[in-house]
Amino acid sequence: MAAHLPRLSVAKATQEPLADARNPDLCPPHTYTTHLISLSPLVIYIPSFLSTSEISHLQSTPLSAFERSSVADSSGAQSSNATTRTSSSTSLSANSSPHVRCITERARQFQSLSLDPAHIEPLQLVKYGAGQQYHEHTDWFTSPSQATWEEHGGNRLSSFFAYVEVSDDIIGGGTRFPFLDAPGAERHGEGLGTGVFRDPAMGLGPPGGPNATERAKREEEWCKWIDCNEPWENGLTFRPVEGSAVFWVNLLPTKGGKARVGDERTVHAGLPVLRGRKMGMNIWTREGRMSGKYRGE
Ligand SMILES: O=C(O)CCC(=O)C(=O)O
Ligand SMILES: [Fe+2]
Repeated sequence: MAAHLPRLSVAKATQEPLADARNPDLCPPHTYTTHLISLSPLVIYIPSFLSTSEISHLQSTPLSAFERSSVADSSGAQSSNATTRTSSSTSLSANSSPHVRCITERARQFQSLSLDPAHIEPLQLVKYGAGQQYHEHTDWFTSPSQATWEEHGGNRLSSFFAYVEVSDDIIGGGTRFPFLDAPGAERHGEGLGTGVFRDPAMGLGPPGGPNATERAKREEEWCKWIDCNEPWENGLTFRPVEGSAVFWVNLLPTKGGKARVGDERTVHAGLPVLRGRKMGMNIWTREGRMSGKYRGE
């Protein structure tokens, strides 16, 4: 006799059914794709990470919810008047709405089906108007007081930065990783690990490979997501594309049971928005479980 299996609610992709805040099984199936950008550090580009209804929901977050963004310095002190980060932000705990619940659940499943949801911080929305930016920084904390195991669940192991709203007239506002190589860039990463499948022989090897024009055409494929007008010496700059997300791993793997350390190659910046506006969203995952206090419970 067939075993009794729990009934699963299967959502229909075409209808984008309403997500249910209490039941992650009721989240609509995801429709994102993934593109590997770098193996070390691991960086993955995810077009359509957010659905259109999630985008509208997040965009309708009231202006009054936003406050000037804060930054933590190396002593762990938080300040919200730093000239290095001039955006405004608000945080959204997973239980604040069905949409947020489902985005959080998607970020969890992307990383590991067995990841405990308590590793994920409340989502953070960040709004930039003209002239606003976030200077080069790492998402992992340099101060141990912001990364305690008991309360914070250690440091930030990974980040998603998703683009929630990008005005049609935007100029600037890309996300730049100065130590990463853009796919197809001339600068060969000395151990930086990017341009994963770039042809290292540059046309040597068996005959019949792509000629320079074909190669250039393929590399142009990236230009919808990566700013190909930026000089490659500046590293890798993602364009702000509504609905897309960039995922990366912030900490180096442990060796011999030692604590993980931050990966300096993950330094990045939210470039100044020169015209228009941008709203982004951070999803940070800690090494361990965060206490309820820090998860907005
Ligand atoms: O605005 C961006 O493009 C990046 C923002 C960012 O890195 C952050 O909020 O930690
Ligand atoms: Fe960041």
